[in-house]
Parts: sequence; C-alpha cells; structure tokens
Amino acid sequence: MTVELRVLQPSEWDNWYEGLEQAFGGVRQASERRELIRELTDPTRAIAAWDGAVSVGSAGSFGFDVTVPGGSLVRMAGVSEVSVAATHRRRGVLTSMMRRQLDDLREWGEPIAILTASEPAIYGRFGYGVASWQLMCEIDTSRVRFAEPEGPDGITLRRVRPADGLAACEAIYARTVPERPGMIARVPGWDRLQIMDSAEDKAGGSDLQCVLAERDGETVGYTLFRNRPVWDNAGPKGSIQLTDLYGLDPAAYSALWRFLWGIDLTSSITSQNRPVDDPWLHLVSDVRRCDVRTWEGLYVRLVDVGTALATRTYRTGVDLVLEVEDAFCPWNEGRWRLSGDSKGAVCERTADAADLVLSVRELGGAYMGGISLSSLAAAGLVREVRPGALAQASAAFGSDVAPWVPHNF
Ligand SMILES: CC(=O)SCCNC(=O)CCNC(=O)[C@H](O)C(C)(C)COP(=O)(O)OP(=O)(O)OC[C@H]1O[C@@H](n2cnc3c(N)ncnc32)[C@H](O)[C@@H]1OP(=O)(O)O
Repeated sequence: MTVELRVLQPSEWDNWYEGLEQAFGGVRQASERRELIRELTDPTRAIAAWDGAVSVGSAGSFGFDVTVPGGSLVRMAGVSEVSVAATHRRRGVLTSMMRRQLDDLREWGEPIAILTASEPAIYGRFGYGVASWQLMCEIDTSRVRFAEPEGPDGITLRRVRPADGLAACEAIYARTVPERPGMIARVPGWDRLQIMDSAEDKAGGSDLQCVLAERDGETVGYTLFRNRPVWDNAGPKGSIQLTDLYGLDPAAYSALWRFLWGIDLTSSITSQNRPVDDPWLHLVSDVRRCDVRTWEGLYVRLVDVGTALATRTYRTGVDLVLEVEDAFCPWNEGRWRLSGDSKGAVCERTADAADLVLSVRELGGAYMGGISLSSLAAAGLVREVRPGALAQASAAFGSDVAPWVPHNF
C-alpha cells in the first residue's frame, strides 16, 4: 500500500467527500447539505490521501475568527472532515495528514487549530488539549418548575419560519460571539447550515421551529427547536429538542425558556450542547431531574506557542517562564516568557529558568480559560518549579465565562 497526500482538487471533491461519508458509516447526506458543504469547503485547505485512484483519507480546515478570553477575535483553523477509509486504518494515514496539516498551518501563519472530536482518544497525541466542556440535559418539565425571576420584562414572543427569522437570529448570534470564549463568528454560508431541515435533521421530530423574543419591536433573543410528539398509554409525552437559545438580557433569555417549558403535550426539553454555566441551571426547582451530563467540547492545539499566547489577554497580571514540551511540533519546545495582563501580552523565547513545565496539550487546554492550570497540575500534568507560579498562571489564564462552541463545523 502506498498512500500519497495531495491538496484536494475541486474536481475530486465528490470522491473525497464520499470517502468521508463512508468512514462515518456510509450514510449519504441529503443533497442540500452536501452541496452546502461543498460550497463551504476550501479545497486549498483540504488534504486528500490517495491509494492509487481511491480516496482513502481526508482532513480539511476552515478559517474562523474565534473569541478568546478578553473578548477579541482571533483567526483559528477549524479542523474538520477528518477520516481514513476502514480498509486503511491504523497504518499511520491520520498521523501523516496531521503532520502535513500542522506544517501547513505553521507555514500559513495560523497559530491555533481547533476541533471537536468524534472520539476523545484521537487527538491528544497530536497536541490537542480539551479546552471546554459542553452540557447535555434532558429536563423533566412535568416535575421540574422553571422559577423565573419576577418582574415585568416587556418581552413578546413571535413565531416565524426559520428562513424568515434567520437575519434577526444571526444578528443576535453575532452580538453574543464576543461575550464567550470559543464562540465562532459566522462566516457567510454557515448560517444556512443552522436552519437546514432535511429528514435526517428531523429524526422523527417536527420541522425546525423558530421563536423570536422582542421588546419594543427589537429582537432581543431567539430559539430554534424541534417538537417530537410522543404518545403512550398515559397520554402525551412529547419532547422539545433544543437547538439554539440566546437572549441578550436575562428577561429575554428566561422568557424563551419559559416558553419552551410551557409547550403543551410535552414533558421534556433535551439539548446536546449548552454551556456548562448556562443560567437556567440556577432557575430550576430540581436540577437532579434535568439529567445533566458533560462531554468534552472544544480541542485547542497551539501551532505557534509564542504567537498564540500573545494574541489573548489575561485576567490578572502574569509574568513567568513556561517550559513547553511538544514532541509533534518541536519548533514550540523550550522556554517562553509570557508577560501580560487584561490589556495585552507578549510571549518570547527566553534562556531564563522555568517557572512552570507543561506540554503543549495542557497549554492548549488552558488557552480558552475554561480548564484551570491548577486542576491540570493536581492531575500531575503541569509541574510548578517556582512556588507561586502556578497560582499566578492559573488566575491569569482563567475566564469568568465558560468557553463554549455552539457552532458545528
Ligand atoms: C475533527 C474531526 O473531523 S473528528 C472525525 C474523525 N473521524 C472519524 O471518527 C471517522 C472514523 N474513524 C476514522 O476515520 C479513523 O479511524 C481515524 C481518522 C480516527 C484514525 O485514522 P488512522 O489512519 O487509523 O489513524 P493512525 O493509524 O494514524 O493512528 C495513530 C494513532 O492513533 C490511534 N487511534 C487512531 N484512531 C483512534 C481511535 N478512534 N481511538 C483510539 N485510538 C485511535 C492509533 O491506534 C494510533 O496509535 P499508536 O500511534 O499508539 O499506534
């Protein structure tokens, strides 16, 4: 077997994408979704692995602007479309594509790569660290009360067709992007993916539904969801499957949750991906009956440690030397002095003694402010050399708002 890696040619896209679909189980996606993905895929950023004329591997990336702690947007490579044919697995094809991709990103001057993984065991070896958790829930709305704060909110709700409400929803989404690390600014085209409504998206549920929250004629929030009607011997037991819910203020946010809670003939709300500090957790009468679970969400890989650490700000002042281990990208190895605060940062090579020793994977994990360096140290993954350095670094890297990635890619 000789596998050759090449940049994808547009004419090869069908072959390449079919290989990807095969690797994920062989179910062909709806043509509308396929065509949109084709449009969104930049072939010049996509790696194709070929065994003769057969496409046996894929690895793409999208250029995204992502919020980092402090609120600014930083260009990152959103790695996706990764697959190796079942006939060619466990022979190093993925490893060779990851090698090529990280070399390319370095050459293109893109200091950070991010992804969400199909399985947690895959990407740590390439220097990706878990940088956020996401919350899943199944709320028993027949037993759990939504204890909304009292007071007039002036909110009215309006149901619209998702396509008709898209511009208003996207305007709300855009306003929330700078408020939370990990949020990805929408690139034109990706908004259409949000309201795609093929049979595979519905999976037994209704068409996608959209409700806008408005105050004085201004949109101040929205929710996208499906209703999945279920009846059993005891009567109706439908479920609301929540896709999106954003409110610009507490009143708009609560009004949307209250609305979902009260939909007749349903007794649960489920979501696969909410932030771990979602405010509704404080507004329910019985959080145990909300069946809250967590998954790891975003993975971060610092491609160029110096540039990456200098592109975010720090919650408190920091001035210390990090000794970084990075076997897969050895150009990052060695000691870096990081000095910064809430206004900006500098990170440069130094010959000074190390204050903290850690691998690039842990540094990527801590980058978005949601995984504390102290907890990584407690796990034995960060070593404090100078007493006090860990507390200083952990406070500086942290974020008040948990990182979260609601944007699929
Ligand atoms: C960002 C995204 O797109 S996530 C989507 C990832 N794609 C999928 O999950 C689709 C289904 N799976 C696949 O296509 C393939 O199994 C891949 C892409 C995950 C792995 O491809 P392979 O070519 O088999 O990986 P490769 O041979 O380079 O493996 C490198 C190492 O990772 C390990 N590894 C690879 N995949 C997995 C896995 N799913 N679980 C655990 N270990 C894994 C290998 O055992 C190997 O370990 P070793 O170095 O200790 O021997």
